[in-house]
Amino acid sequence: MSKILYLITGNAGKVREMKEILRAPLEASNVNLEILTLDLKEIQGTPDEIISEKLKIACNQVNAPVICEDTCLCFEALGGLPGPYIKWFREAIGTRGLFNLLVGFDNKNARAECRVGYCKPGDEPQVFCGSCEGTIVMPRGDNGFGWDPIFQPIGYDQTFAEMDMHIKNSISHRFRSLEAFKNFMITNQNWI
Ligand SMILES: O=c1nc[nH]c2c1ncn2[C@H]1C[C@H](O)[C@@H](COP(=O)(O)OP(=O)(O)OP(=O)(O)O)O1
Ligand SMILES: [Mg+2]
Repeated sequence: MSKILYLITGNAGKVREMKEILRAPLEASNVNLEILTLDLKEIQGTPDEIISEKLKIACNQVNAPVICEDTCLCFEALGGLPGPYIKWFREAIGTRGLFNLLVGFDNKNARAECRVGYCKPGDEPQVFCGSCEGTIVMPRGDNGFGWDPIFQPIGYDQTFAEMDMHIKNSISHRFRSLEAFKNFMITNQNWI
């Protein structure tokens, strides 16, 4: 009998990418991914504290195996900000405004970080991290979501929003954190 893993997020772009990246490993484990569209409360704190709290709320609310995630975008010139607060910055000033934050700096280096939390009631919560280094550029491209138009990963001449989604999904912060989650599935036969 197949089991259910609940993905809790309010972001349709994440759902699309996570479905694609997790399709094969979940099929192999005979697990169905169900989406629960909820905007989980996000505390003010370090990225690790934020994902731990999100995961705790998600697990208590659903009382079944859940995953959720939190994504940061860190500008080197700004000492790592906006970091986990990127969502609020983008809502306030837009994607182009994020690019404009760095006009006074030569250093356009940025790091996208993704933390995926997995929790099965009664077991230790797990957090898997992945990151992707890049450069902040003038917005280009219509694919993807969020700040994809201004993020050009190192070694590529396209932004995430210009790439085919399969390419983004083979190099992104989200792909890398989910690789760690897949590894956890493989090494723990009874993970769910
Ligand atoms: O790969 C990505 N490419 C571009 N933009 C992205 C990506 N991943 C997250 N984002 C955006 C969404 C949100 O503006 C912020 C992270 O905030 P974050 O709290 O993790 O996402 P969210 O609130 O939209 O969804 P959730 O309900 O899962 O918390 O960066
Ligand atoms: Mg959020």
